[in-house]
Amino acid sequence: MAKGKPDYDNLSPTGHRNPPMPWFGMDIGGTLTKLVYFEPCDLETANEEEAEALTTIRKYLTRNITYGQTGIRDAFLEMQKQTIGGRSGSLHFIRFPTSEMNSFIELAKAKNFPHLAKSICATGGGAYKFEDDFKHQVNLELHKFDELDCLIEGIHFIDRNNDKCECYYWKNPGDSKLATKEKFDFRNPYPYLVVNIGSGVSILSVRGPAEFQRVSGTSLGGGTFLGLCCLLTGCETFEEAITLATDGDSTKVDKLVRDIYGGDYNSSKIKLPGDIVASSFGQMNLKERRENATPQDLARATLVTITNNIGSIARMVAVREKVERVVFVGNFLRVNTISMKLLAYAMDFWSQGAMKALFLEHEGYFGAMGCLMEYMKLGQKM
Ligand SMILES: Nc1ncnc2c1ncn2[C@@H]1O[C@H](COP(=O)(O)OP(=O)(O)O)[C@@H](O)[C@H]1O
Ligand SMILES: CC(C)(COP(=O)(O)O)[C@@H](O)C(=O)NCCC(=O)O
Repeated sequence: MAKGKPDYDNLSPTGHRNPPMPWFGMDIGGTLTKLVYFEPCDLETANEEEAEALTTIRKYLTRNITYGQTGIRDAFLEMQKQTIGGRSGSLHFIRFPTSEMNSFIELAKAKNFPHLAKSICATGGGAYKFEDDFKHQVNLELHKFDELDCLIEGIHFIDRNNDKCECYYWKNPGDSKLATKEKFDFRNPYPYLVVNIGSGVSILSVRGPAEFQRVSGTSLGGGTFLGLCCLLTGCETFEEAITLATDGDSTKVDKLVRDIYGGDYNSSKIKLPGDIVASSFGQMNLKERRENATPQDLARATLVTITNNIGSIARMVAVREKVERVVFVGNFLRVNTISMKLLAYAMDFWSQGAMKALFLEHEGYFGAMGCLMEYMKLGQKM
């Protein structure tokens, strides 16, 4: 710190002790690494060393991340005018594939990152997997936090602080012409279920601000969709897989109730509409049907299969936990309105309107946000 200058890093205007800048939270997931960075706007009040470090980070974010050397800054998700640790600034949301973690570590080394920060906070499986690499290659200490604690803390923070309304639901999700995204007031959320659809799926029952349990999960998640889609269609990216699915027709691949019954299954006891999937991929046993199925149809059927399975597990868990609101998060829902509408429709249909599927704008960033919040708390202990 420059001589004679006050230590703005460590004392917030509210008298709390803050941890050293830069303020990052990083969630190193099975597929994507998510980074939330708080950029203070009161640089003029910072001491020289801090101001220089923050300017370097600003350049790093705009040059290396926005232009895609390591990843992508989701600029449209940026949250401006935030106050964290008594300082005002903006939150930036950045992601890159976890498979590129070694390039990220190389870049951090090349940019002399340890000169800016001695330690960073990380959550997700990669916080454990890459801990030694950070320590030995970049001389950075990782403070590790549990990914589910961070997820819940991040959801609550962003929901309370996003003035553009974080939480929404789909009205008329079963009708492509009438379906609309509507705001949902999530100020009194408890109890609710969180279904985090990342590489795999974790389901949490949340009863209070820090009171939750992981009550279920499934390995058939976003990673399964992407993996199967790459195998079946030859696509290479999630975006490509979603584009294919958008143009596809899953009924050419799945066997519906009407393919088996010739119409609805309507007996004295059972009522199943004919357009419900009876058997996912059930038509693919026939050579002729396989030959007629396009990559688009296969991508759509994969998306529908994975989504319906998650929806069905979520609904059973919600019944068992006696909750009516189910919040779906995770990057599987990125640019994926097909799955959101399917989940919304299925939750409503199978619960006879008793359950509501909810969604959050910052879908995959809550773990990283919660991790940043945990980092702020570290300041009290330093
Ligand atoms: N650009 C992308 N690259 C890879 N997967 C993506 C991308 N965007 C969305 N996804 C989907 O998001 C999933 C990962 O979600 P995420 O919540 O980040 O989980 P994790 O923490 O396991 O990485 C992938 O399995 C894939 O289905
Ligand atoms: C192991 C995980 C918590 C890792 O989280 P992720 O990186 O997938 O977000 C998650 O993949 C998971 O809960 N998988 C499902 C395991 C199961 O209950 O079958």
